[in-house]
Amino acid sequence: MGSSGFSWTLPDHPKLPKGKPVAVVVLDGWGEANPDQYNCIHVAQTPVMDSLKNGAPEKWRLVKAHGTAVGLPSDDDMGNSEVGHNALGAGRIFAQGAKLVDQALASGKIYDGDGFNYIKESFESGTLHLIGLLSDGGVHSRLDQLQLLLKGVSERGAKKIRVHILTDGRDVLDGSSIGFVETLENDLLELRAKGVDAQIASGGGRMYVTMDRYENDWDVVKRGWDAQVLGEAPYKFKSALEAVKTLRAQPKANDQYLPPFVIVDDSGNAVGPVLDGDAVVTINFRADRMVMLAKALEYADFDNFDRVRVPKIRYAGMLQYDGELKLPSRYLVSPPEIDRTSGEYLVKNGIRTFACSETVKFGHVTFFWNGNRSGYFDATKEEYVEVPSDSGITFNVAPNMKALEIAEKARDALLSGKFDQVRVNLPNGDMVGHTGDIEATVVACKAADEAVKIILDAVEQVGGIYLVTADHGNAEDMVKRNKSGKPLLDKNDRIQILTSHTLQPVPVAIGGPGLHPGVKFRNDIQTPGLANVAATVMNLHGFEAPADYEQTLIEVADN
Ligand SMILES: O=C(O)[C@@H](CO)OP(=O)(O)O
Ligand SMILES: [Mn+2]
Ligand SMILES: [Mn+2]
Repeated sequence: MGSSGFSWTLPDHPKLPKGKPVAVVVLDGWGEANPDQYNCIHVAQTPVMDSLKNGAPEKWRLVKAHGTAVGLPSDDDMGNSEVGHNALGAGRIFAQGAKLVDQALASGKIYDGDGFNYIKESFESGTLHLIGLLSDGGVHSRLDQLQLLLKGVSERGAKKIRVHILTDGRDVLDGSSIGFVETLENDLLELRAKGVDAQIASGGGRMYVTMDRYENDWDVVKRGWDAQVLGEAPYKFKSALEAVKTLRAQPKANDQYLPPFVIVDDSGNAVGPVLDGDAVVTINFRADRMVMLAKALEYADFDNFDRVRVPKIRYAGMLQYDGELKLPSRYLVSPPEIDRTSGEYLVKNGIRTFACSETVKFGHVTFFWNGNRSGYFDATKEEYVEVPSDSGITFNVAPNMKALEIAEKARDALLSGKFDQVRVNLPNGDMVGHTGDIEATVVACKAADEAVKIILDAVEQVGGIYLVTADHGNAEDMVKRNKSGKPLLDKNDRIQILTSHTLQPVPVAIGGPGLHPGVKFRNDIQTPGLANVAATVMNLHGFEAPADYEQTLIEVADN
């Protein structure tokens, strides 16, 4: 124990034993909703998840996975992987990036910090470039924050501003990019009327340009670099509105995958390449899909693609994206300080931990789980295994993804006897749900269910315990609805496909031969959320959770 009285040692649970292997399974994008034809989980054959739900009522329950329960600004905010896994791993609710940026903009503190003072030095003679996701989805960024920032920087001396947009269609309806570009163009027009030289300079769809994650496909980031920094792209337009309208008119166009474009002047020159002396701000608050670009912008040693030209810039992130790597070193808003996560406690209390997913979700059960921190706490007690994801495809063409391979790794880890906790993320419901392809999402849900079976069978074999949950909803509702829940139709009488996450609660199921027979869910916690899971898992390992953790979901009846 240190002089402050703090100790990493967790007290023994008074009733629950140690030494039972615990499998923690996170189904990504697996919420609970009314059963209808747009609920892919309901439509799919999911006998294992069904049996958990219908088996023992005291061992299956729902928890909140959106809004204030996971640190988002309001209960109108859908859940997402970052805040969901942060809450699952940290056991407490931290005000998340979206909220911290709101507060910093509202108070004006965003303009007082080191990050802003640093980029401000470029305002006199250089250009300020803002790069990020253009939508009001609130998962990675928000349009209203960009609007406030544009106003704030121009009032504080930015004379030349270039915005590099990434169209969404994943956290918002496909096709909404046109409206967002119109809104931004109007704002920039107003700034120009005030004498600020402000324009959109480049763009592209988020999944094809810039916003890759966990190093799945550096080509995505390179396409963005070429357009944003070098001013080179296969498509050139006079305005962003013309760009988005033209590219969307192509067959099978999709906001998530629009090709990269640059805006050119009357002589055909790109209006906004990044040059020596410029400042760059990546406006996304969420980390995973900004880390790769941040590395390209910040690192002197970099060999993931040929940057061709590396301008000498002043770069700041909206937030710092990786606390361990201190990346980027400059940022406008301090990130949530997610400390003392359950992963760190458990490892320090001897729990040997195995974590696994495929590339596109690998950081969810490692980086996000551990409070936006990359790397091991103790390499002698942890093993993180990444199954390579397919790259260059949309996941509706391969909806099984790597669920089987992840489950087999988890099974082998359990059977090896080398681990006390085996933690996985099964991505299917979410990644395929985001494509908006209902048939493929049904296949995806079945694949995830089969993977759960493999893991639960292994738990059975080793006499272990399982906790199966999800990080937020997605596959359980694939249609946009009106307030009374009826599907909304577009002007051609077709249903409006919902590619985004939802506001739905998610299940938590516990069981396995190692579970003490008296364990059941408490019914005295009013509205539990994902943050209550960490204390629960600590209990399943035979420990009491720290006092400031959200309460455990379980109690142990004497019998
Ligand atoms: O793909 C992503 O980046 C988000 C949606 O924007 O999904 P998730 O939070 O499930 O990772
Ligand atoms: Mn997710
Ligand atoms: Mn998702």
